[in-house]
Amino acid sequence: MLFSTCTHTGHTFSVTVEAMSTPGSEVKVFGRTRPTANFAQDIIEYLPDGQTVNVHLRKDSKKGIVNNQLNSWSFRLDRILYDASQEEVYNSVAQDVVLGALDGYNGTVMCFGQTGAGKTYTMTGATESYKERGIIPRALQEVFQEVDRRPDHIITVRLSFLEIYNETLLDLLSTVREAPAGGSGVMAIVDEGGGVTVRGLSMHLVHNEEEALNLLFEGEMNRIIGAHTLNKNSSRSHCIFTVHIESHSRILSDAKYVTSKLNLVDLAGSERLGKTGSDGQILKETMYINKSLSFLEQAVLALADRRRDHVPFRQSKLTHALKDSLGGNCNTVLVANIYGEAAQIEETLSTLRFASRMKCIQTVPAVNEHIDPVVKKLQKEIQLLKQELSIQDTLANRTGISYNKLTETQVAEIQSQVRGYLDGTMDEIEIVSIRQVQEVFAQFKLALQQQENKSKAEMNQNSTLEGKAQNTQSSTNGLSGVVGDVEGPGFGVGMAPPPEKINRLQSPHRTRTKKAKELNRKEGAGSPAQVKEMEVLSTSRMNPLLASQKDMEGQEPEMQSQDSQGPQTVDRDHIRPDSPPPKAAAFEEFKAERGSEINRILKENKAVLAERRRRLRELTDGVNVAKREIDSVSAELQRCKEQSQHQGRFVSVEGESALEEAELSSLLRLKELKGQYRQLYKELCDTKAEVNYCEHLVDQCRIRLFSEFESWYNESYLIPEETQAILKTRGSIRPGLIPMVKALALEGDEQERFERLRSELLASSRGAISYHNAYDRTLQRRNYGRTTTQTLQQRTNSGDSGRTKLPAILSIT
Ligand SMILES: Nc1ncnc2c1ncn2[C@@H]1O[C@H](COP(=O)(O)OP(=O)(O)OP(=O)(O)O)[C@@H](O)[C@H]1O
Repeated sequence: MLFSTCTHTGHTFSVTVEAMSTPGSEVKVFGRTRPTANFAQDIIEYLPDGQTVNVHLRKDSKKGIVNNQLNSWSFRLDRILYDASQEEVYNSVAQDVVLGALDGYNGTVMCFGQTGAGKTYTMTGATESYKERGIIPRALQEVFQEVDRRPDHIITVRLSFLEIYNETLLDLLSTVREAPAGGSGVMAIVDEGGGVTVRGLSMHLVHNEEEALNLLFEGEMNRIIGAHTLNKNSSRSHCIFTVHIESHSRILSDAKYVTSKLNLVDLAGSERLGKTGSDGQILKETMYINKSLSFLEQAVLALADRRRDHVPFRQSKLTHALKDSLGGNCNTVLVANIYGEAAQIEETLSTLRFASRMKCIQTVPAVNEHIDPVVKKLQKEIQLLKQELSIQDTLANRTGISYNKLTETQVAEIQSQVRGYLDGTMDEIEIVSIRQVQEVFAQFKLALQQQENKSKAEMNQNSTLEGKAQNTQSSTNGLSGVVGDVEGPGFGVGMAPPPEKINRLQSPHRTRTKKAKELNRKEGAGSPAQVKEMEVLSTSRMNPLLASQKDMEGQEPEMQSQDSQGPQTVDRDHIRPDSPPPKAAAFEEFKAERGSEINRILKENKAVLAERRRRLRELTDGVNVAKREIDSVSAELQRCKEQSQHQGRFVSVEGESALEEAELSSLLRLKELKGQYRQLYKELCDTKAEVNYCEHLVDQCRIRLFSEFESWYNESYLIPEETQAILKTRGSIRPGLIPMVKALALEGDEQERFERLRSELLASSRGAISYHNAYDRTLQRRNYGRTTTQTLQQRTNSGDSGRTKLPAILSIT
């Protein structure tokens, strides 16, 4: 842990800081300089430690200097950001505060400094440039990225944007059309629940970064600015952009949740009256600004002095609004913006003094944890009901029943009961509670799944062995097997190849591969379907929708029956009908022409499947017959045993009991039958695996047939020929598979084409697209003038002549 000091030693004012977020930490302070060609190098000195700034002034160099006794000052901040990029500034200044807010810590980032020193640039950034975006847009991006990274939490984000102008509270989001929460009536700052809230300020729920940026830009454009000698777009007000976060756990069902407020504050610029020659409205504004900033200094002095118990927060709207953001349980960071020219040295000194005082403020960051009253009430009710149940159990003489979550031992006990029930060692499982019943079902399900997995593994093993045998056989004698000849080398025309072969050929874009052709040659003319079928699989584009229509056998005849006129052949090369033909008719045409090959393979595979199913039925019957015979021989054997027990057994000379002849022959028959049974059963399992595999192949063929048909139908009748011509000349598609999205994209007008182009340019950053979309949308809204009336009305009411700031529009080149 670091120590902190806050000392005035003659010409030196130094502060050492402690890390943020630890109990009793200090406010962090950063200095940032606005780039200028006239930087006062002989007056302002940045030391290599990156933290110390020295200011040297010759005693007589300027009359009426702030303090004639001093000519040298040293300020130690947390870090001096000299020539730093916006990204660097965000990472050093705000990132930790933003992440802390997502964990339930309040956070404040505040920019302070003279007019034109770069406060708005630091806080909001140059709105027209994504790279130069400031702390607020970056914080919003970070918040939503974190929301995505924390799927186990329900995180709600709300925004508000307050402006304090000439001691008047204004809602910068009052122009937003969507009904806001809380935004009505006269605005007032109220102390509530240990913090402050602004009554009447609208709060806006946002779901993503783009929505949040929309509101930021909307509010920014509503800000009051005035032309100033030091800054032609000078903010004449204090602005507080607040991100309100609420986070509930999806996993823990407890009543606790956390909330936080992230205040991003852009203060109005301080200025020495008379120096800049401000007059009229600007002069009045300057007086208000300076007054409120001096109240802020007083509050900061009081906060930094641990002997003082009273802090004058209520002296101004600004200090009152920032009451719980300056100290307390908040992670607070200050950016002191410095305009490093010689002419501005007095303001620079006063900014650095303010920064040093801020560093002396102690904060005690703490998580804002709350208890959800509804969940708490429900928990209480559950407790009561549990007590009620236990009384009922006692009355009914039921003991040892627990209604709590099952322990590991209880689950293990239920598991062994289910196993016992399944293998017959246990007749019944007694029901004691709903939880127990649920666990029993869960264990049954588990047992079933395990059994299924085991059977599948066995089947796969069998079919792999079968496939290997088939490979060896066909490569030695060059013959394909006969359908249904299970003793033979393979399964004939169109039958499934073993799994490893499919894997080898399953490349999504390959059509007719060299290997497939070789295989075709090897297997001879008797099995062309096998190669074709592999091609189908290798080029098939699995469509989950089509795949879900698993059994198409019912649909194919349906399509046919719709087609009362029978197949229509359209010469699409020359004539294209005005309206597309019915799909059923087109489907018949497709099967006869373009899709004839796939259709043929489908038919062949269906035939093989039917044959395998027939064999499966035969084997099932055979197994059942064998089983019945085993049962009857076993019964006969039992009878023999009982009879010999009744009559007494023959005993051999060695004294061993001997079998009757009938009993012996039954025993031998039983052994033979069991052997037959085992063999048939094994064949049954193998055939079942084959049937499954054939079904899979038939499905694949069907999917392919239908997806090819859809593409063909779109090309032949739906997508304009000019569109197809353009797509084909681009060479990015192959005939038969024009993606609809691409075809439709061609119909866009110039604007759409521009949008696409820009999206592509910005594609490297999703955030950049959101940023520019939000910015453009806000500009469009304003160009239509839909939102200005209310703002103007507000300005008129408050006697303000300020104008609305419209940043430069992003140029399109
Ligand atoms: N670090 C910087 N890099 C580039 N430009 C900057 C930087 N800081 C400030 N500027 C530019 O200086 C000008 C004044 O900055 P800005 O409006 O942010 O000042 P400000 O402190 O908010 O002033 P005011 O108090 O009058 O609103 C702007 O044109 C801004 O783009």
